[in-house]
Amino acid sequence: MNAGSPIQKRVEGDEFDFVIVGGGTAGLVIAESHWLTPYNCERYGRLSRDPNVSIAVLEAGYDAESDTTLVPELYTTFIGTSIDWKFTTVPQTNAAGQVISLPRGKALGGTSTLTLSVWRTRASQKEYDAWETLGNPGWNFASVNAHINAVEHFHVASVSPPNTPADALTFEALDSPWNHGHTGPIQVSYSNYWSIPEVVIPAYLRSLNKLGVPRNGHAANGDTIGAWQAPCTIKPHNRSRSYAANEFLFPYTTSRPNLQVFTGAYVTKIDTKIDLVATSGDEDVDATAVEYVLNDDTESETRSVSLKDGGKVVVTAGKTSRYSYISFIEEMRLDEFGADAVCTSGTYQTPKILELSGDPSVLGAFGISNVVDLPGVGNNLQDHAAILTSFELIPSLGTSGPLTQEDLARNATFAAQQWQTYVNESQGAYASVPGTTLAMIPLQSFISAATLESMLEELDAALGVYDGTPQETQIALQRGWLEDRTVPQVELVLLPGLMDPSIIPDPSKHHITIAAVYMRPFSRGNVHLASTDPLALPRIDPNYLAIQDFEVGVLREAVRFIVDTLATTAPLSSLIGAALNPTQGQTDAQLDVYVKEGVFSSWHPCGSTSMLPLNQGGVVDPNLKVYGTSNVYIADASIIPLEIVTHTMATVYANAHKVWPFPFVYDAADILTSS
Ligand SMILES: Cc1cc2nc3c(=O)[nH]c(=O)nc-3n(C[C@H](O)[C@H](O)[C@H](O)COP(=O)(O)OP(=O)(O)OC[C@H]3O[C@@H](n4cnc5c(N)ncnc54)[C@H](O)[C@@H]3O)c2cc1C
Repeated sequence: MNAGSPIQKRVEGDEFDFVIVGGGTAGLVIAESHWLTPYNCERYGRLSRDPNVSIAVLEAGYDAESDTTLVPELYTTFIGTSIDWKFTTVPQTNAAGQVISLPRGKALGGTSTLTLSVWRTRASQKEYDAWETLGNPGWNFASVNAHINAVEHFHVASVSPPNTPADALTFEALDSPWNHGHTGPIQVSYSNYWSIPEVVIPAYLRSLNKLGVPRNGHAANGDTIGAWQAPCTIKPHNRSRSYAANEFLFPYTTSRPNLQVFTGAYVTKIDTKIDLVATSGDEDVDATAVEYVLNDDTESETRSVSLKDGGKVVVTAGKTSRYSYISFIEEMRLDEFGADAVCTSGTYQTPKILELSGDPSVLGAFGISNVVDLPGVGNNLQDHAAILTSFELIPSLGTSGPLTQEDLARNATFAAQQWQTYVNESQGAYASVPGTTLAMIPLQSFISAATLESMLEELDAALGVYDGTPQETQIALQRGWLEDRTVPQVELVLLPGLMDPSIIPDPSKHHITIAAVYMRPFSRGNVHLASTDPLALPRIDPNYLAIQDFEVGVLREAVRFIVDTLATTAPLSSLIGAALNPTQGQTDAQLDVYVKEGVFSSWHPCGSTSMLPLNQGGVVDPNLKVYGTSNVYIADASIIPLEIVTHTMATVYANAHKVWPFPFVYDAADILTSS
């Protein structure tokens, strides 16, 4: 059942200057293009702010705020709900055949509606500068960071109620305000309900510190090594989620008639002017219309949103569906592919995720012609891969003391009290985000020199598979960073309670989970069309741990470090009752199995339509224009060419903010001198 209804609906034949496909994290920034910031100037966005420019946003999902079945507490991620596309991987050969869940947001605001709300903000300087090195002038730390600043309104914990100076001091909620933006629409503040027994966080940070992981009070300035408390996308005044829809769209829905938002609008194709058969490849392809299936409770029909002369199509539909909008031009017709069935269902269907690939071996299987030959489409997919370690805390930190986040699920009285506190005061466990204590570390922080040396030898042999491939340049670049202790490779995340379903917890005890996340994989996956049915899910193969010995080894050594070293180092050791899974002292072989059977996505996929030169498998140029087209752009997380060691939301907002408006195509020299 479609719980929302279209915000606006136009009659067939309406024309727009810009059609934004996907009203998600990036799409709504582009539609609104907040520009009242010190970092902005005429070159930057004013899309719907200009009444002479007409914009259509086509979003397959709906307005999640209109759905009363979705409980709005912050600590929920909405994974698995009606606003989750619920993708899965194909069985992962190198991860014990696991089929791994890949949630994504299907609503206005896209995945920003679904996230854990952690504003992990920037990656390290060298990581963004690498985008420029790889062939994207103007894309570097200075420019991306300026745009993160532009969308951000950071609230300093020590002076921003309901946080207190104690929060800042005790829990390290003290990132330097000088490195943040203070006038943007996305509200960024700290949790203030510390979801773990309170002594644990400072002890954890002190033990990490003893082991050579420094505290980092300037994690947003390009140096991300160390441990700190991440702020969150929380509005401090009412402790609610600050996300793309409620910051970039809802304030403007009535005041800007030129901004038309269609929900339940499931895009199936982009039409082109040219005859595909006649295309020689010498001439850019012009998009003329976007076709979509409108899904709502009352009707099923196909509408078309035309482009005025010179209009642009902006594809921001997530990591997989975007491809279709190019590959299947002229070929992917609803009448041919049974779309009527979907249109009559009255529900939000399984996402139509269509792949656009210039790779004839993919398209040929479906008898689909190629409009633009872009072999990079769907390839170069990268994602963060995580593994959990689980601990029981000592009895004196058990449920005879203060209750914690963990007790919400097992103590109905406590949960009811916290709910009242949230409803009446916007405070308590439901008004904060758990698990914001993070550390970013290089391999040298947890792998001995001798072990690392032999792992790197194995890696170098394995990386031969990239010789002569489009990825060769980026692989060499990221290989170099393994020797550089200023570039992190692994994230540690401290979480309340247990997330490992294989453990039956002692109800009188409290627990913690420490996740290790392998942040910059050498594996490259792919996402491709799985069927000629435009409503079928794509085939997603992140190819986790494909560079087996090294990648399994990194997670194995990270788990060993957490369980055998960190948890046994004072003062944290004095609070740990037992390592539950894995237990201490496991062999390499045991930990390798543990990693392969337990690895999962930490939800930051990128790269599948990379911003790279064509000969490196690029799909978009530095203006985010799709190669070989005159007016089709991609602006979401898929354009990130090399996985970043951070959570991706802030960078996605920034990239979308940076590139707009397209007619003011940036001048690289101008950007370089102004940033
Ligand atoms: C569970 C989860 C938790 C996360 N937590 C964090 C976090 O705490 N911090 C952080 O920094 N990052 C987090 N991330 C990552 C971050 O949210 C994403 O990187 C970012 O939101 C991606 O933005 P996007 O614009 O690329 O895609 P999206 O925001 O997903 O937008 C794509 C939009 O296109 C729509 N769409 C798709 N197909 C079609 C179609 N055919 N027609 C019309 N519309 C279509 C979708 O419904 C969606 O609204 C998390 C991700 C997940 C999955």
